[in-house]
Amino acid sequence: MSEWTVETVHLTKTYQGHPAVDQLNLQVGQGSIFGLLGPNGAGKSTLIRMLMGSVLPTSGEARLFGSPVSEATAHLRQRVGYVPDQPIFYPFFQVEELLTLYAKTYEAWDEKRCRQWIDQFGIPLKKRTRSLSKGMKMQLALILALSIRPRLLILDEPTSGLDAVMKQQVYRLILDEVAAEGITVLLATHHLSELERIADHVAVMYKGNILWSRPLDELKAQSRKIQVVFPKGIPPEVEQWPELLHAEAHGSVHNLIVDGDIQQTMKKLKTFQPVYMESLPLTLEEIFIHHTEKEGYGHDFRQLV
Ligand SMILES: Nc1ncnc2c1ncn2[C@@H]1O[C@H](COP(=O)(O)OP(=O)(O)OP(=O)(O)O)[C@@H](O)[C@H]1O
Repeated sequence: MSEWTVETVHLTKTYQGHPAVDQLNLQVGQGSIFGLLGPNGAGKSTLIRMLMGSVLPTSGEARLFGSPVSEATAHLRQRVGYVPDQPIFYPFFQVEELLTLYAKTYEAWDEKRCRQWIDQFGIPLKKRTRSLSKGMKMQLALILALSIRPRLLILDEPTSGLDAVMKQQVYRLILDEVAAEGITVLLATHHLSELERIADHVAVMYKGNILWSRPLDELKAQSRKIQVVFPKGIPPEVEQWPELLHAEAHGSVHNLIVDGDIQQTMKKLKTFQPVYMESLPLTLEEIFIHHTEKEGYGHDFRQLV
């Protein structure tokens, strides 16, 4: 049995000969808030649709809780909450009727908390779902997904169409549920700031594949800016170090953006007897820009920061 809540093995989906998801290997651990970041067209929604079983892979396999999605039982599916990028409900149903339908369909349905959230977000029970605003539809989709008491919550751009206050409420709700219930969250977005607020792991998706996938703490601990003043300018060999993502000079001060074992890098720098040296943290935005620039994808990722 796999230890991963979500796992894909060489997962591929091809449309008219073009791979939307290409030999993708991904692992999401239990209890993680896993952020999947990628520009438009990276393949995030296609990946999620394959996890939900609504799109069949061309090849490879997707697994939930260790079972192939293609063999997932109704029991297992009952515990996967899904908020698509554009929630669609039965348009002529009133919210109240939709809640009744869900309560009858989902065996772990939590009526009490559902009603609390409906009140908290001010969703009008008597309105038909088609006349709800975009933001309310998104909130309703999230409330439904949480009320089934999911073990896994899959969110595709969950805050699109929400104002800043609503976004904050949605994040709070997700974080509270993760803390209280230990659920796993897979969150696809093209907003870096969204991930910085709630994710503990970030994977960067591009052209159907994962460029890198790392715990946020590790990424922040290992990606640093070292400000250094060398006695005679930057030694040429330093510029060739593999851990160096970027270097720029402001007068005699060199800002070295590095990713790796910082202590080890500083030890190596000390051999050049720097006049001054200090290691400083980077924001996730800076880390992200330098990684994608170094790897040659910077242009396609500028929209994300
Ligand atoms: N049903 C489909 N038929 C043909 N091509 C498709 C289909 N669905 C997705 N694609 C293509 O697959 C690629 C990945 O699309 P996908 O929607 O999965 O990306 P995404 O990362 O979710 O993008 P966005 O953030 O814009 O929603 C795109 O080139 C898209 O045009």
